[in-house]
Amino acid sequence: MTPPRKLVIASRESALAMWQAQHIQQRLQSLYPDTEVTILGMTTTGDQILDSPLAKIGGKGLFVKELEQALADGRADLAVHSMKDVPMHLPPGFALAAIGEREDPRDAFVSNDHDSLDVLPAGSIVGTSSLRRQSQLQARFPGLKIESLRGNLQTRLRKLDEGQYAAIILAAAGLKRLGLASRIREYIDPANSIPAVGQGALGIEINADRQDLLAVLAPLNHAETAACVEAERGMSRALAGSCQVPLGAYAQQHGDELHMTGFVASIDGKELLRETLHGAISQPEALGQALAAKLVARGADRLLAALTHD
Ligand SMILES: NCc1[nH]cc(CCC(=O)O)c1CC(=O)O
Repeated sequence: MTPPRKLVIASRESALAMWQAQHIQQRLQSLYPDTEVTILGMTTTGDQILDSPLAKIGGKGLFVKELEQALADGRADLAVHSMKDVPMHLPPGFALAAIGEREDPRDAFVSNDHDSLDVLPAGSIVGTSSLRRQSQLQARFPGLKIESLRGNLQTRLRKLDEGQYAAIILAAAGLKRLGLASRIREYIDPANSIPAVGQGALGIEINADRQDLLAVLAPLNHAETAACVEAERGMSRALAGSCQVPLGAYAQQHGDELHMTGFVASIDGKELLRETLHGAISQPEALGQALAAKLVARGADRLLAALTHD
C-alpha cells in the first residue's frame, strides 16, 4: 500500500469534534509522515438548529449529512464522527472504514451544587435532551424534573453555570477529551444509565467506492471496540432503525465473548425493559439482534410503537 500524498478529514467545528478530528489527524500523520493530513471544518444542520429537541427535527443524521456531502464531492477523503451520532443505516454510497478505541462510555453527572444524583432533592431540574438519559433518570428518580438541554458541550456547561439547571448529564468521553473531567461530580454506573449505542467511540466514514482508503485506515480500527459497537448497533437496528427513542445498549469484551446489556423504556421511565446476553465476539451483530429479540419478547415493540404515535 502506498500512502496517499494528501488526506482531508471532514469534521464538525465544535471543540469536541475538532479534538476528535485532530486526534485522528495525529494518528494518521504518525503512521504516514510523508502524507499531508488536513482538516476541513464544517457547520452541520444539527449544530445550527438549537431550539428544538433533536428527536423532533430529524435525529442523528443532521450531524453527519454535510460531512457526507463533502465526501461525495471529493472535498474530503474521510469524516470523523462520534459513533453515537452515526445513524443506524448509512445512506447508500457510504461506509465505515474504522472504529477507534473507546474512551470512557459512561454518562457523567455534572453540577455546581450537588455531589451525586442520589442527593439531588426532589423537584430539582436536570438538563438533558436525550430520551435515553431522561427515561433512565425518571425510572430511578421520578421526583426529578427533566428539561431540554441542547448545544455543544461548552454551551451546555454555560447553561448549567448560568443557573438554569441543578445538574446536567453529559457523556464522560466528551468531557475527558476536552480536559474538562474536573467538572464531573459522579460517574454514573453503566448499570444505572446504560450508555448510548456507540458512546465514547469514534467512527471514520468514507465514500464506499474509495476502496483504496481501507488499508490506509485499517490501523485506526480497534477490533474489540468495533465488535462492541457492532453488537450495540445490531440491537438498535433490530428494534428501531434510526429513530430517536429511549433505548441504550452496552457491550463489553470478556475473552472471546461479549457481555451485553440493553434497554428500551417509556419516556417517563415508568416502563423500562432491560435484558442481558452473552455471545461470541465473532458474531456481534447476531448478538445484538438476539438481545433485541429478548426485549421484543417482553413488549419492546409495544413501547416503541407507543412513542411514534404520540
Ligand atoms: N449527542 C452529542 C454527543 N455526541 C457525542 C458526545 C460525546 C462523546 C462520545 O460519546 O463519544 C456527545 C455529547 C454528550 O452526549 O454529552
